[in-house]
Amino acid sequence: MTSLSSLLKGGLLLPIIQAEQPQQAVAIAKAMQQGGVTAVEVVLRTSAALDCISAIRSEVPELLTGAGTILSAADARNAKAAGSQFLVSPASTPDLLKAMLATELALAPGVATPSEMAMAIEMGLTELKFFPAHLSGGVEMLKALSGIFQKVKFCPTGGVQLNNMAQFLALPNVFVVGGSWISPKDLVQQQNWAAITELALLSVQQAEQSRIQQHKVA
Ligand SMILES: O=C(O)C(=O)C[C@H](O)[C@H](O)COP(=O)(O)O
Repeated sequence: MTSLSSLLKGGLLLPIIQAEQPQQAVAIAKAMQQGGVTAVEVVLRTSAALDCISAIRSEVPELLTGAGTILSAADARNAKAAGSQFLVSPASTPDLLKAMLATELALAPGVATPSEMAMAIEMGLTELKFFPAHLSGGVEMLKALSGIFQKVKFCPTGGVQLNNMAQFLALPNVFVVGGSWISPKDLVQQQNWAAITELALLSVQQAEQSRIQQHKVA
């Protein structure tokens, strides 16, 4: 199984796309890509989500495209059939993890507690989503976990934004950050793709800067 971090090839951002129809998803994806984003997570929270994944794969093929909000075995299978290159879930149960592993796609299952982390590690998973990151203890919790789960790398999502993403990315046990801040609902409704590109540019710059700071400290 390929890991999500190897697919990301150093990309530090995993913005969410939530779209009502495929052409809207493609417009958001293109706007993000123009701002330097290299990977996106299309959340399965609208009836068009699977079609949105297929449309992005065919119209913006250079963008790494995965599915989020995977909550069942059927979600995992359907997301793979639609062309998802990786899967992300907000939660982890043994059955959900087995179903996600059966797709043989790269995975970042969602965990928030040490017990959920231990369960995921038992199933061979060491790249995990920390969700909801801010409400589950944020940067301080990730620091506390680093000594215990030394092989785990996290993708914090939930409450990650432009003003705190650098703090998350400065942690050695964080490989990427995710969230909705690059495509806020109002900008999508206004079809303000230029503003989404601008937010992407700012976010990519900040992300790269935070990694430079981390290397200086290390
Ligand atoms: O459902 C999933 O698989 C997810 O990836 C959850 C999202 O990452 C968060 O819902 C983003 O939260 P906000 O950035 O605070 O809007």
